[in-house]
Amino acid sequence: MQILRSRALGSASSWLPLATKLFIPQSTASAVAAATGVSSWAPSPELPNHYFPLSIVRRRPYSSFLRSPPLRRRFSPLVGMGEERISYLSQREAAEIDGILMGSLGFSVDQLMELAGLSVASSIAEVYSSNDNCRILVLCGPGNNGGDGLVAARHLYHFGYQTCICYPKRTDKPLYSGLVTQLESLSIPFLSVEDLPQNLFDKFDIIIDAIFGFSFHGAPRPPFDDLIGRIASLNYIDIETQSSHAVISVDIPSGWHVEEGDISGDGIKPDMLVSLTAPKLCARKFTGPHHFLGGRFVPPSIKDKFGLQLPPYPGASMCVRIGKPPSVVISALRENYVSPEFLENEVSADPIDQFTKWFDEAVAAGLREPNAMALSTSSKDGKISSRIVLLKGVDKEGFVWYTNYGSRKAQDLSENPFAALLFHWNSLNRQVRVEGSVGKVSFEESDKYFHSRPRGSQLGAVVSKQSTPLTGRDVLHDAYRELDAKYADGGVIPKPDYWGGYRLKPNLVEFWQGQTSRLHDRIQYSLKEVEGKNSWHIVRLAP
Ligand SMILES: NC(=O)C1=CN([C@@H]2O[C@H](COP(=O)(O)OP(=O)(O)OC[C@H]3O[C@@H](n4cnc5c(N)ncnc54)[C@H](OP(=O)(O)O)[C@@H]3O)[C@@H](O)[C@H]2O)[C@@H](O)CC1
Ligand SMILES: Cc1cc2nc3c(=O)[nH]c(=O)nc-3n(C[C@H](O)[C@H](O)[C@H](O)COP(=O)(O)O)c2cc1C
Ligand SMILES: Cc1ncc(COP(=O)(O)O)c(C=O)c1O
Ligand SMILES: [K+]
Repeated sequence: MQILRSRALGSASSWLPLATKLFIPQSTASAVAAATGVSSWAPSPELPNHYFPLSIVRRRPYSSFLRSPPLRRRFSPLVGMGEERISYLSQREAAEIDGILMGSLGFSVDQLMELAGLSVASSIAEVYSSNDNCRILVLCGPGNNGGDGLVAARHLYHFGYQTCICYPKRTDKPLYSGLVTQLESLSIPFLSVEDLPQNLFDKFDIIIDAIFGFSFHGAPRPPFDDLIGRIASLNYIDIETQSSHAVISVDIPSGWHVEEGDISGDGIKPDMLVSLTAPKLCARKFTGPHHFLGGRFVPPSIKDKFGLQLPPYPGASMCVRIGKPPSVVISALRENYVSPEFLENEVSADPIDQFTKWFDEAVAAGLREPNAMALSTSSKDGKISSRIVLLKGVDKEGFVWYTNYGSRKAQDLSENPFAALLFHWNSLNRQVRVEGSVGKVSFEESDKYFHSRPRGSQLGAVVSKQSTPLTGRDVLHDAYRELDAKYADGGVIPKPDYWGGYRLKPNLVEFWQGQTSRLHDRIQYSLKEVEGKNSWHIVRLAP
């Protein structure tokens, strides 16, 4: 198999915009809670105009969500903690904006509710996996906040969550009866308050609080007082079972004063708040780990009129994280690998065939740079070093990569021509280890590959005396510009003799497939000489 440019690898071009996420398993939830507690990133009431720093969420390709355990929390890493600030709205401003949107700006309530509900569902999907039958209860109140909950429930159903609804005080306006009909047509169960367990987490993993929004006033009346009390009394993390649950509030944590927040101190403490249009003043008191903004419909005229500073939504996203994502306890970061069994009777007799099969699967899964591999070399006095290089070809002769023949790795290989390669295909729970002897590829092969590279990379390879000290970036850039000018006529850039390929001929290859309880599959091929003939010997190793 000849691997040409990694960008030519089919699915690498099918990236969806942005996205990198740190996956954190169930068992980390308690650690996360401990780490986040009352966090240092809670918004400061002293800030003028109730501003709050914001961050931008990156997204990643869908292919990387191939595998997710139940209620795995997906934390979006901070990409740019800018100095930007975000505005908070008073109850009066929220109602006024509502009025303008649905008055002079020509929106219908149906439209805004659809976008709001979609934002809520999208925010949830950003953090909580739908895999393994995540059960969601949506508690819907009598107003538009409840309507947002009904819309979110429909989207969550389509996203693959198991959704139930409790909607005790219905209105018979066509908008609401339509939403109910849509949900009933999906066979989403509607439960009465009496049907619900006293401990809501007995039957549900996620509770969505869509009871009251910005028009809430006074003290909650029945039956919502009881429902809010049940949410507030929930023990979010069951230390014994290490299972995690979450409460997500839509726009306002129900029962909280819209501006003052949780006045009594014993109200709902949601894990996630999805503010709509713009956060309301009470959101300054939100200390949970996930604050998102949704409602991507605010036009510039409203932003100008109210002096709103809102974070940019990334790409085509319906939501954006506000504030810092939670920190994690490194020792608690842990995955449970769930994979099909990898058995002796299904492996190829030759490790290169097996490697090619796994490599093709890594490409098909859309992994980014599946040809990136760690190369470990050793100097003559046994000092080992590792670095990533790109695999550029593999066949029965071995594994090929290209580099600088004056680099540290090249020095090592001249002293000790043995090396190890390591591939880690994380989202497939796979690792491949390769060991063997290394030699340079022929001049012709290196030359051909060198001239297949983009012109800039050819120039870069010429000007970089890899692994030697530089006094600054400008040295490289000056040399690059000079060379660029020299070959401005588009003439062939000769491959320098200090640049070329290496080929590792394997004598040991091991395929590792992650399994539950750390009982992984390890199939090792080693080259054995039997009666003067080399052949591959296959054994299973203990994990
Ligand atoms: N651009 C926007 O702004 C958008 C806003 N959207 C959404 O709309 C939400 C605001 O909706 P909303 O105005 O319908 O108010 P909300 O709070 O859901 O409910 C009011 C109901 O609750 C009742 N009620 C009040 N207090 C009570 C109490 N103590 N105990 C019991 N009941 C009480 C009240 O009854 P009343 O007191 O009037 O008799 C009424 O029936 C907003 O937060 C956001 O989620 C998005 O859909 C689209 C874009
Ligand atoms: C994803 C990735 C791919 C890389 N590919 C190569 C490569 O194919 N060849 C190479 O010489 N360096 C490559 N590098 C840079 C090496 O990791 C390393 O910095 C460089 O080769 C110098 O290593 P040395 O000083 O140990 O010789 C790559 C780095 C990364 C992160
Ligand atoms: C220093 C260096 N050399 C070579 C390569 C391989 O690049 P190409 O795919 O253009 O051959 C890389 C890739 O990152 C690199 O960083
Ligand atoms: K709410």
